Amino acid sequence: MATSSLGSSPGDARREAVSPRPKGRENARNTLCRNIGIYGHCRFQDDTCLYYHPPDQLKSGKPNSGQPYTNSARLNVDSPSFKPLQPTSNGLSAARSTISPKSANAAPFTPKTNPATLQPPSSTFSAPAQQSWQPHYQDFVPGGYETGQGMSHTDQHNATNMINTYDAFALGSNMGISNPQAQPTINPYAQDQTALANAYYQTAHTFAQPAQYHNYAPLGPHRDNLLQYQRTAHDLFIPDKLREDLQKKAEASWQTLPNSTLPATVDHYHSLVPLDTTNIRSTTIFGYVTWTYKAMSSKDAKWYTLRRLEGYKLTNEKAIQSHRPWKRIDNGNIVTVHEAFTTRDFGDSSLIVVTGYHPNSKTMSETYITTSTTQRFPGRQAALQPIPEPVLWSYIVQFACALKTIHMHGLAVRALYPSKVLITSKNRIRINGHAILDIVKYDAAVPLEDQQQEDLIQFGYLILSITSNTQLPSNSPASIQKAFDHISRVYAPKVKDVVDWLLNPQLTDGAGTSSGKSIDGLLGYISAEMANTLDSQLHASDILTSTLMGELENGRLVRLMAKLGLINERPEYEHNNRWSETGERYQLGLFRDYVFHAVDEQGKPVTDLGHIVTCLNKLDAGSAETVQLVSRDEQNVFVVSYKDLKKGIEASFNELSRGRGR
Ligand SMILES: Nc1ncnc2c1ncn2[C@@H]1O[C@H](COP(=O)(O)OP(=O)(O)OP(=O)(O)O)[C@@H](O)[C@H]1O
Repeated sequence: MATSSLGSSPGDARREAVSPRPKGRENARNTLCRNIGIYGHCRFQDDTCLYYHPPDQLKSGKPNSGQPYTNSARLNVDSPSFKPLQPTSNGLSAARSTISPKSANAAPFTPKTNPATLQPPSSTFSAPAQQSWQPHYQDFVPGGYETGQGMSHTDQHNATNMINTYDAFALGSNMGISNPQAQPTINPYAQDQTALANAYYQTAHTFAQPAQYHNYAPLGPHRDNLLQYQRTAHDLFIPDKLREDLQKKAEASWQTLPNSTLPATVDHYHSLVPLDTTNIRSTTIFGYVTWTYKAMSSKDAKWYTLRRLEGYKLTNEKAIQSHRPWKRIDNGNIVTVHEAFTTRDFGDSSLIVVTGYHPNSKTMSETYITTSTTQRFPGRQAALQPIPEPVLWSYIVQFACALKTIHMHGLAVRALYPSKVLITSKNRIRINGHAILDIVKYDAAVPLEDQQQEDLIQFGYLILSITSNTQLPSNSPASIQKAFDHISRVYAPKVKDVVDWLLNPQLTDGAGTSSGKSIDGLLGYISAEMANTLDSQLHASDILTSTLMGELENGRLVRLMAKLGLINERPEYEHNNRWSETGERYQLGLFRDYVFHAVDEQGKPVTDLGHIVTCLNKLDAGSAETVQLVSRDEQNVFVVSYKDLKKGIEASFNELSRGRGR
């Protein structure tokens, strides 16, 4: 930048004191520096570089005679202005063509992961659009160690055992791997992060702050202050609660467990992460200690849930086949069963049942019976909210529909307990304990009809359990009576009638023949509630559809802005008749100014999102409406329709895509 034309000012005096200005022709831009042999932004006088270059940069190896450059870290009026480098004949910029020999010899980048195995990205990724965004869960990486990705299982195991300081993170005992030295652990992936924070926050400097959801908090003015036709920016985007929910699901899906002591692969599943958040291991339901893991399949790179029954030995080949009829079941209230196999990957003989993965879901038991408070402080019952009656009816209807599908296919759930029902999103349940007892109890041939009758009884107890916040059936008849009293007190009589009907033993005639109580009878009885549930589902679906519409618009507008950004101001095409500033591109540049750089009467920037969205919508629609575009020097005025601007964008973008701009 030529400085001679600047008038003297106190600032000039300061600059002189730092770096005395030489006399003669000065040149600070893209001149070949003979000292270092490249075009640089050095400071020149009569083509002599005045900068101080360290000896290792110099072509000759001798220090240059120029004055030491004492003020290089600061930007001042002498700083060379930025100018993109000119393309060279081979299409590479000058900067690229002068890669130092050191860089040229650098080893090529090779991802650490095994390309044959599809790996999930680490959970420490950061969202591109918002720099302050952080995942809710952050992998803990002990100092000096990288994440476990790419390490063999043995390496990961050794690494974990070597670091005594971090024993608390060796999750072996919590994950079904017998590790006698491991301390009782708190699962870092527990939904309740308070316990984890209390335990580790002081020492673990890498502990992740929760995601910055407050960045999206709705700001005023609220709707009450606005006229009916006015909108706030938040009206244009996805509701905060929904976005947060979806983000949490995405974070839960991408969560990984570095330094894991779990097997690196189980059959074709890898990246196992335990889903059990408690240390309580019960064998009541399946007769075996069970573990639940999230894992990715290397066949299709999708997440699945592996339920492992520890110590299961297959005695009858046909038993494992009994999961197959479940693969045909396709119902929105039943978790899909994918496959079942036995494995020795865990160091014992285990049965693995692979089902669909529903990130960030909770069991009914976790939601309505065992809260995080009761897990952390056994014996202390947390204040649990009663289930509102419409929600309870919605649950009953969903269970009934799921049972209808299952019974219709000649199957039975056999494990309909609150801990085996997932709540996967708002008021949405999915039965999760099916198929396992068919394998485990294959030899104990119980007639299907009895199994289905048992389903209805378990269904009745399940309603009693979730409404009274107690695990039922229990050995104490008093608690069942208490639960009935509670239901009669809080809900409409019809709820109690339904539970009565479900819990009543199967009716038999005098000859001992069954009278055929079936799920169809229940469906008929609750048809009015089914209609209500259907209606509220349709409303929920309408809301989601309109949210999707909003996002759809956003997607369109982003694509449009991307095209505009690609076309406007392409300095590398300047030699080509200043491509981006001629023809229709000139108008597009002015349109960009009109949309984004508008100023009001006082010359203040207009930051009206509505103006931007309206203009871009009209552009996207190719409206016949005209817009007046004024050049920056106010010498040219164009009256042009959005339709013509749209044509201009398409033509210019196509030209760019074909590489014609050059
Ligand atoms: N298919 C699934 N998708 C996502 N999460 C699941 C899935 N199945 C289970 N989970 C999660 O795994 C955790 C453990 O599930 P599990 O069925 O073992 O319940 P549990 O309460 O541990 O029961 P139990 O005491 O009988 O072992 C729960 O938090 C549950 O939300």
